[in-house]
Amino acid sequence: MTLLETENLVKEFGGLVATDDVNLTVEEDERVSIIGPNGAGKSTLINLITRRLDPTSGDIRFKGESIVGLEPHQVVQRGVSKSFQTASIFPDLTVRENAEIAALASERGAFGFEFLKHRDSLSDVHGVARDTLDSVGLLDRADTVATDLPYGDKRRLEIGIALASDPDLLLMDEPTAGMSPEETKSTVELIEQVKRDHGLTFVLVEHDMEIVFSISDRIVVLSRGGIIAEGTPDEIRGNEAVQEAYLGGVEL
Ligand SMILES: Nc1ncnc2c1ncn2[C@@H]1O[C@H](COP(=O)(O)OP(=O)(O)OP(=O)(O)O)[C@@H](O)[C@H]1O
Repeated sequence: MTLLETENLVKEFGGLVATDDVNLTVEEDERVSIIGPNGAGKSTLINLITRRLDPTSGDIRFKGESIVGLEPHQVVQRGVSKSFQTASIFPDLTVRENAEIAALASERGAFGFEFLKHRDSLSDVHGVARDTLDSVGLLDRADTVATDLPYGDKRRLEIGIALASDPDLLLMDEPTAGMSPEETKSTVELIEQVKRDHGLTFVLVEHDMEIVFSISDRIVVLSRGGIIAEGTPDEIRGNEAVQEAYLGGVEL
């Protein structure tokens, strides 16, 4: 089943076409990486999907329904979650509190009076938070104040926060940016484990080609806002247009 589909998606910033007529499909259970040189439009595409940006034209469908009229939190409620890039952690709260807020927010959509009306479901929230922390290996850190976590664990907590809404599709924008080799390795393992345990479909934006080629079922290559190639890691590795787009950049 097609989970996500963009149709002739365009985003212009003034005269600059950051997303150029993109038709992207992501099937259920697929692991798709989006790669491309700096400024190719990767983050813009992710931000369009999460509704942080309005498209200039075109459509985005999730589970067959258009989401371009929705607010960002409504997209989360439909089952799309994004991890990384924007700091989603409340630094002064504990790891457990962060997970609980994520579970609550995904259930209620936003903070407000609803929060108080639904106390009955709070035990659920505690359960969801516990399961989430367990699945990202942070249960024994539950009482630690988030700001005191080592960098790699903060990233784990961010994945946990994204998972607390029990998404069908997880979008990850450069999950290993700024990590040490060990932290990168453990994050890649975590992503693999999360994929296995939660049966998640994910879309990954990543510059680290080793990760991209090891983790993806399919790779989509963007250049100047448009898709210039897509295929399995083996197909992409030998693709001439891709080599050209990266000329002087990353070795594939
Ligand atoms: N809010 C904005 N206003 C104006 N131009 C923007 C805005 N956001 C992105 N752009 C431009 O759109 C183009 C695509 O940017 P985008 O950040 O999506 O690329 P990217 O592939 O994610 O790059 P990187 O790999 O460097 O993160 C760039 O030319 C960028 O300068």
